[in-house]
Amino acid sequence: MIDGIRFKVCGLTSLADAMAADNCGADFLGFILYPKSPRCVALVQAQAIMSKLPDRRKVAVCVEPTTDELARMEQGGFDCFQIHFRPETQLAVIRGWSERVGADRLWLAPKLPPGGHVNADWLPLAETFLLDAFHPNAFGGTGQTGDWSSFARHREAHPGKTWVLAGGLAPENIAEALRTTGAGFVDVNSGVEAVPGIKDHAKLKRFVVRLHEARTASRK
Ligand SMILES: O=C(O)c1ccccc1NCC(=O)[C@H](O)[C@H](O)COP(=O)(O)O
Repeated sequence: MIDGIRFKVCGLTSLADAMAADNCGADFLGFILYPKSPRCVALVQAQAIMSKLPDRRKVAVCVEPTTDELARMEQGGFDCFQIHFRPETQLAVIRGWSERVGADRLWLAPKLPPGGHVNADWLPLAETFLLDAFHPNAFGGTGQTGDWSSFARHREAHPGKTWVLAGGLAPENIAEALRTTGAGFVDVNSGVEAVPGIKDHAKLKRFVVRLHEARTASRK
């Protein structure tokens, strides 16, 4: 946590990058298990990395998992489960994810189109919602910023939930993102990479410095 702002570093594929994120004070470390992601790690690979990490909270990131896939992840030692899905996904499927891992550990990441809204039926199923940039052909990791005004509206409308701002965040825009959205929890991925799946530790440190500077400036 940096001055009250929690942050997750996502797309970790090595122990060195996970340790760098931990050393920067990341509250959550994200491992992407989605095969189509350039940051995908196998479950056993993520487990090997996690076994060597201090006790930071680890997030399994996936896309519309089957019951068996989620069961394997749930037994894999993760603390939270970030699930990206299309809004048209049947409510019974989403309820099944929540029943499997628990609303307290489920992070729902709906693929909301611009101007889209979180479905009220989803709200009881998770305590955390991650709002990412929309892309017609991708579920995440696009490096594009999302609809910040929509994020702010959701956060203000449902203060009892945890809202994570994701999509295209980087050292260059994190101050503006915090000013614009009032986010208390952010997710960073490609904005601190050298190439997809490989974190640039200098960028990561710069991200944290800019986050701190933004909080200091907001208090003046
Ligand atoms: O990062 C990916 O490759 C990815 C692929 C499919 C689903 C989710 C994915 N990432 C999940 C995340 O939480 C990312 O941090 C988030 O999408 C923001 O990524 P970026 O725009 O690169 O900051």
